Amino acid sequence: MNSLSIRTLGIELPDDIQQQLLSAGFSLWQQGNCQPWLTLVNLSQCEPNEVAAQLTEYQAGNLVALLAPEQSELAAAAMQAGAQDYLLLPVIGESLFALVNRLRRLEQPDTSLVVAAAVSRQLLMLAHRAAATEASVLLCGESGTGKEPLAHYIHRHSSRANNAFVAINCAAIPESMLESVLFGHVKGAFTGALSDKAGKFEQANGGTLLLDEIGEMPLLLQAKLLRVLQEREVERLGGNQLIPLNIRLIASTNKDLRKAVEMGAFREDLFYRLDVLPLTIAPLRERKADILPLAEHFLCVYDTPGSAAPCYFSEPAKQLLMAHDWPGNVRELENCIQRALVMRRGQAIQAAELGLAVELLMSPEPADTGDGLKASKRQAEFQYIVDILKRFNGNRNKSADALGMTTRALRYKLAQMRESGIDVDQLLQRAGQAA
Ligand SMILES: Nc1ncnc2c1ncn2[C@@H]1O[C@H](COP(=O)(O)OP(=O)(O)OP(=O)(O)O)[C@@H](O)[C@H]1O
Repeated sequence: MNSLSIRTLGIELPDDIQQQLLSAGFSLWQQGNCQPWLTLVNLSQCEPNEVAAQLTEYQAGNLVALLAPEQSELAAAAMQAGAQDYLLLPVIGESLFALVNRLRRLEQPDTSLVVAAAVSRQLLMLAHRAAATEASVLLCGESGTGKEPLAHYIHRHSSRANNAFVAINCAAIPESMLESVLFGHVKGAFTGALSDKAGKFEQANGGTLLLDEIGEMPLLLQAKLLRVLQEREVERLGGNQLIPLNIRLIASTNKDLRKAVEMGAFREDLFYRLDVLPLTIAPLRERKADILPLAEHFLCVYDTPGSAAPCYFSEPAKQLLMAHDWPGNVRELENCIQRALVMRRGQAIQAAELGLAVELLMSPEPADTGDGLKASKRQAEFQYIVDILKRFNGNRNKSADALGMTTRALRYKLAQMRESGIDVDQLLQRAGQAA
């Protein structure tokens, strides 16, 4: 049987580690063997500007950078240059094995998350690192980029996997109710509190709590949340008993929390408590290599189960999927595929059936925008918004949802459209008359 081989460049592993690797079934790569499974590159002698060049030479298999402790700030550059991960020197058996296990787990299929782009694979690796710790995680990314599935992934790959994963969207719950939803209440704590109720903190005890859209949490509750995180105990509203908590907190946001701190809308002390392990999910337009694998994934998920003749994308449809900007990110792509499955007339999904190919009924943008490609993209985006608004009879909330954006973001887009001379209301009225 072929064992997984490990190559080292610029360093020899201590004998005891080599022995441990051999007894765990790995082999040490030798010249002439086929591609190594893992390459450890010693960068301790490298100048910062040489890191990328050193790593790009060895892109086969998993690539891990070895850095001197004083070079730890080069970790991000190493990962950007293609390293999956990094280790600080000297190599210690324990951290090497933890790394090897992370890499192996990554290779085991967990098909819930589709990752193809290099940035996404690196993010998943960081998520594995985060999962192995108890630290709070802050997930940042535009709406619809997949913060919730990533949070769930971290939970599933953590030691808490057999306990609860509880998610709560701080923006979706009225301010007046958020406190009791989070902290629970005792009977009679307020009008309508007819019985004792555990809050989300208690429900997540032993497991993971995801506070989605944490940036929307009112300042007063932020103070209470900070206290819970410091004291690791919670008291139900109206209660007098402190309940010990053992939770891992993951917070997510599509806002720039640092800016919110500067503007006084978010507590600085809470920000630093949450920002222990920040993970940023790139917008879909910046990780194009994910688009088609995600589209295929959603096709599998939403195609008629057991269908004898599975659907596929025509070449022009693929091109259109790749060309679109996806302002609503993965959520918009998911909606698009669901819609295409309804609209399709044959097995091959055509570009026009994606709902992205648009009849350009807008007046062209003013010539002074210069860049023609940019202008036509913008036009296509505006047309898409109008199409969705038509479908939902102008309902802003439903349309925003289908577009994968907040209602506020949609209003902003509509204002932009008005500014560029597009009378959205008139277009909708015309569509209503035609129907
Ligand atoms: N990498 C992925 N693989 C598979 N599905 C994904 C992936 N990323 C996102 N999705 C799916 O895309 C949809 C949108 O993701 P999600 O709702 O988690 O976005 P979000 O970043 O939490 O958005 P919001 O900030 O609006 O809450 C979900 O149905 C999610 O399952």
